Amino acid sequence: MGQYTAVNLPFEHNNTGSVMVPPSIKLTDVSLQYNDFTALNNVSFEVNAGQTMALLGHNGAGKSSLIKVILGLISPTVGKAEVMGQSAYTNHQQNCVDIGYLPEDVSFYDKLSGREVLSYFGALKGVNQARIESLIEEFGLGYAQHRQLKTYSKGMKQRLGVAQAILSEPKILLLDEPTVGLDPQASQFLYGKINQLKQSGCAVVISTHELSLVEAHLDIALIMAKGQRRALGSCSELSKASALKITIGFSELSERVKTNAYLQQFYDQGLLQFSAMHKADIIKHLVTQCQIFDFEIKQPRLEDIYHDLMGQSLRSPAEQS
Ligand SMILES: Nc1ncnc2c1ncn2[C@@H]1O[C@H](COP(=O)(O)OP(=O)(O)OP(=O)(O)O)[C@@H](O)[C@H]1O
Repeated sequence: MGQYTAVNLPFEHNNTGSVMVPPSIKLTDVSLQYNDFTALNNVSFEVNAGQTMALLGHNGAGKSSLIKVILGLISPTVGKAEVMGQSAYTNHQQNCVDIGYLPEDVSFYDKLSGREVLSYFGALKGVNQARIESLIEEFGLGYAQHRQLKTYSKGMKQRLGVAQAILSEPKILLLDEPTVGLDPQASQFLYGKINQLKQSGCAVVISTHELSLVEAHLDIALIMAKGQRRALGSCSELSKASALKITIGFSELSERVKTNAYLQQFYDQGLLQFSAMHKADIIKHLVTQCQIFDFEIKQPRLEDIYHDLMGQSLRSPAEQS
């Protein structure tokens, strides 16, 4: 990887004269063959600046392959992969757009110290020493910075890998299973860092199986199954697409709920249960007609939505084919 070069990226002007910024990541009808095996089948999506997309799917669904296509490490067999409006493959060759990347199973040369690893990547990306030092401290690696990596625990190596990925404050950040091996505090810290990068316009893709961790931080989720796009959207859009119900519970159930002509149809065992399309009307009835203000709304969790949209709970990839 060489130093990143300044180039004119293909930003267009619309007819009002304002600049149209292309999506940070855009895949159009991408298919990928490994010999005769189809790893990706007609996948399209966009991630804009300042957005986080969670990449979800079963083992072997094609998530890591998708990340490699965005990085330009592999060219799609069919379709187009673009970063900031230009071919991902060309970007990989010319290093025009700085992309931070944490691979699955990150590993570095284990005779180097943590500090040497960050200094090496820092030199490639033109990052100053102060940034390296502050990341070493923030990621809790100060005490071990001069030790060889062979003495690091799995979680310490993972922290170093994440620090390496965000070192240059990239405009695109691709994280493959970033929270594997991280303790809960380190995971929260990582998501805090990702949110800071988002504020500065970074587009983030996180491939993960830890749905409860990513749920609060994603803007959109792409659910993959057997190399295909199964669903794409925000949590509330995915919830609407699923058959799952929203529920409303009460600290003290009032007769006014049970006897309300409209609410009765949704009432079951002390709860109101309904699909997303009824939510606004139900809340309106509770507040304006029943004068009830003390209730708790429970949206389906991402994990439940995922299982519902996948149409099964836990089956192995072999069983799914
Ligand atoms: N270089 C390769 N040659 C042949 N097949 C490959 C290659 N890389 C990946 N595959 C296959 O492509 C499919 C998708 O693999 P990929 O690593 O993208 O899945 P994934 O969704 O990241 O899985 P996991 O959650 O287990 O990491 C798998 O069936 C895998 O065996």
